[in-house]
Amino acid sequence: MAPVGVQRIFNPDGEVAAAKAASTECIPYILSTASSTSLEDVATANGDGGQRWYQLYWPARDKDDITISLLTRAKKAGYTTLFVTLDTYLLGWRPSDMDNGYNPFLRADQIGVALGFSDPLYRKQFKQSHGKEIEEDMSAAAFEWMRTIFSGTSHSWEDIAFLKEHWDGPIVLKGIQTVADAKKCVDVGVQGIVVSNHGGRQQDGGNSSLGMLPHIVDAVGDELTIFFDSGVRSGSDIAKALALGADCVLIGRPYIYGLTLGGEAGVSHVLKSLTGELELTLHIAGIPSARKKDLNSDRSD
Ligand SMILES: Cc1cc2nc3c(=O)[nH]c(=O)nc-3n(C[C@H](O)[C@H](O)[C@H](O)COP(=O)(O)O)c2cc1C
Repeated sequence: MAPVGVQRIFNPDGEVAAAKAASTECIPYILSTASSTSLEDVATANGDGGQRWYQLYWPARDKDDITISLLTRAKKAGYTTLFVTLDTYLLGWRPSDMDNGYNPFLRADQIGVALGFSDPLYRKQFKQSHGKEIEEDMSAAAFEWMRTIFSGTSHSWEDIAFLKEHWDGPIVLKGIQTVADAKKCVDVGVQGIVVSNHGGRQQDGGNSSLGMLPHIVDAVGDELTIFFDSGVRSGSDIAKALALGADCVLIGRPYIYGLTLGGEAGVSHVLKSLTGELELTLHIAGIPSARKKDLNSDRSD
C-alpha cells in the first residue's frame, strides 16, 4: 500500500484502519511522513504480524537531527524498509486545491502533522524557539512542521550516504522516472526504486510511469528491486506492471476510496478484490504464477 498522507481526512479511523486491514490481508503498509496518526500508533494497529515500511519526506540537511529522530523512531517501531520520496520536496501546482483554499497541513485541526507533533525533538525545539508548547500555538507549529518536511530544498546524490549511515535496512528511492536516475540509484548503492510519477499529482505533463517502466527495468532490473506505481486500478493492471518487469506494485487511491467508504473493512475489500482479480487474470491467461519467469515468457506462439 503506497504511502498516502493525511488519511484521517478520508475517514476518522485513518491510518489505523488502513494499517489494520494491511496486516489482515498480508499486504505491506507504507506509512507516510505526512501521516495524521503517530508512527507508533500505526505500528500498534499494524501489529506484530504486520509488515510495515516507512516513507520519509526528507527535511533539508540543516535539520538532520529531525531526520535522525524520525528514522530512529521508525526503526524502533518495527518499520523495516525506508522509502524516500524524491519528487515532493515541495508540493506541485494543484489548481483544485488552490481554488478551494485547501492545504491539509494548515487546516484548523492540523491533520497532517502528527509525526511532528509526536516527535520529542521537534517538540523540544519548538518550545526552545517559541517559549511555549505546540498545543499553545498549533498553527505556528503546523506551519513550521510543514516547512520542515516540504523544505523546498532538494537533496543531492551524495546525501544518500547520510541516510545509509542512519538507517540499517533496505533503502528505496521513490519517484524515479528516467533511466539516468535509475542508474544513479545503482551507483549510490540503494536497494530499490519506485518508478512513480506520484499518481500524476506533482509534475503536470510528466512522463507516463508505465511508459517508463520497461526502459528502467531493462537498464537496472537486475541490480535493484523495482517497485511501480501510478494508475494501478485493477488486478489486470497489476499483472501488466509485473509483466513489464516490476517486482512489486504499489496501490494509492484505490485503497483510499475503500477507506473513505468503508473504513478498515473497505480497505480490506479493495485489497481482496485486487488480489482476487490478479489471480483470476493469471488463471484466464494460462499463466501459472506471478513470478517473472512465468509472466515474461513469450506467448506469441
Ligand atoms: C491523497 C494522496 C496523498 C499522497 N501522499 C503521499 C505521501 O504522503 N507520500 C508519498 O510518498 N506519496 C504520496 N502520494 C502518492 C502515492 O504514494 C502514490 O505514488 C500514488 O498515489 C500512486 O498512484 P495511484 O493513486 O494512481 O495508485 C499520495 C497520493 C495521494 C492520492
